[in-house]
Amino acid sequence: MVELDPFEMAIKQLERAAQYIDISEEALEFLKRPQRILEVSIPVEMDDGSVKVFTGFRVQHNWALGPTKGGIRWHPEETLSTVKALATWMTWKCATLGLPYGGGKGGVIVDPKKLSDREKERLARGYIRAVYDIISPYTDIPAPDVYTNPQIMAWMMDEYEAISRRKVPSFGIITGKPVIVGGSLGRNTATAQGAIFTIREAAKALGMDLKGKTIAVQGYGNAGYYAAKLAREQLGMKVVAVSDSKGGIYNPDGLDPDEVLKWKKEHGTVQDFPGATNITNEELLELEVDVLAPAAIEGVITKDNADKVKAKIVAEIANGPVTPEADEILYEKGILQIPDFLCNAGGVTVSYFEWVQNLMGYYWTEEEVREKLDRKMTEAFWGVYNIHKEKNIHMRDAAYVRAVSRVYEAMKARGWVKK
Ligand SMILES: NC(=O)C1=CN([C@@H]2O[C@H](COP(=O)(O)OP(=O)(O)OC[C@H]3O[C@@H](n4cnc5c(N)ncnc54)[C@H](O)[C@@H]3O)[C@@H](O)[C@H]2O)C=CC1
Ligand SMILES: O=C(O)CCC(=O)C(=O)O
Repeated sequence: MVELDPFEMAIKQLERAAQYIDISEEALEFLKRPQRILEVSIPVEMDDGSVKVFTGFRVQHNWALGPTKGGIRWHPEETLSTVKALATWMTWKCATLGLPYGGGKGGVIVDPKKLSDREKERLARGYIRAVYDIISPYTDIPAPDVYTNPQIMAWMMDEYEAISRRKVPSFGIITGKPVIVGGSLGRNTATAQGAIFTIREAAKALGMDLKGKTIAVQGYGNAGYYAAKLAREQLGMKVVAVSDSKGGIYNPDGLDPDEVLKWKKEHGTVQDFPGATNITNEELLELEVDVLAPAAIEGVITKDNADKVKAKIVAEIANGPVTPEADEILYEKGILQIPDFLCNAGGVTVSYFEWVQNLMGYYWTEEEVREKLDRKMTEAFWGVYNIHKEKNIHMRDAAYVRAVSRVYEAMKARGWVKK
């Protein structure tokens, strides 16, 4: 449970980090507010002939560095506050990685598990019709996030094209598309792959050999499953626990992520996986492991359980998994946190590569994408880590110093703020 409203949490993080940045009061005030917020009502014809009206949002937090960029979530508990927080974090994420983008995010209040494929398609198309006026390949470029996927991106792109009567480069209107309609190779695994690069670098910083070391991953969707798989395949780690919204599983001898995925597909959950013990999501966070990777939702490590975290590295693959109070507890315990907008930035980085390839009309191999991602993530990790060491501050504050300074410079260059 989140102790704070997510947007209040984002503002609190910004205010805490601001003490380490030479920034004017007026610029800070500007950064505390999204530049644009849109709330829409989306009527969708259901398969039984009735019409349901869904509420959707698109928030553009700050576009000083370029067009806004960020995913679209479909979640039954989506709120405007969550979307505002996620859009704000996208601004810092793009700035941390040096991408030519500002931050945006979208959301729809819906339980997609209760929709048929036809209903999902109508909702995806309805969302694009509703937000059409504020998105384009040059102003705001959406992508997938929780409970949305490449198929949904393809429907959205198709609707955008149908309205705009344009093809290339309108493929660049949305990223995370299936490869056959302009998606980038490597986007599917990008968030996890980026996180794996940062875990590899964090271990170097700590002088730790990851081979045979243990990892627990919370969440078994796009980010969590690939993180478990790549931790095992690329880092030689032992995946001892994973979970989904129904609960988790633990096996001290290690789990095979692909077998677990097969099981989840057949049974709807990772729970009851043969040879493993069922555990709760709360228990997973408190396991004796070397690396803990929350890869599900925000606000799972709080002041109530932070003291029980035993990992040496907390790799924040989810957005906002650790509250500000918990940050301080983990820092005092000497745990190295890889902050969310650094750790999970692989997704938007390959989305950027996808957009670049779309605008060029020329496509890279998976190996090229991976190498470019490695370079970006490694450079960003050490950029943040060095600030953390030089200023002797929390990794999250260090990431904020790097990101906010860049956005502030761009705002000054544009004349948005005078000092
Ligand atoms: N997919 C992407 O490119 C990116 C995703 N992220 C973040 O990573 C996190 C996961 O996103 P995806 O894997 O894309 O979503 P997804 O929709 O593919 O998977 C979400 C997973 O979380 C699990 N889950 C949901 N509620 C849970 C709960 N209360 N406790 C434990 N598990 C729960 C679900 O069962 C599912 O396994 C989110 O915070 C998202 O914002 C961040 C950057 C990029
Ligand atoms: O791929 C993108 O453009 C954005 C992904 C996203 O929403 C995120 O990084 O949280």
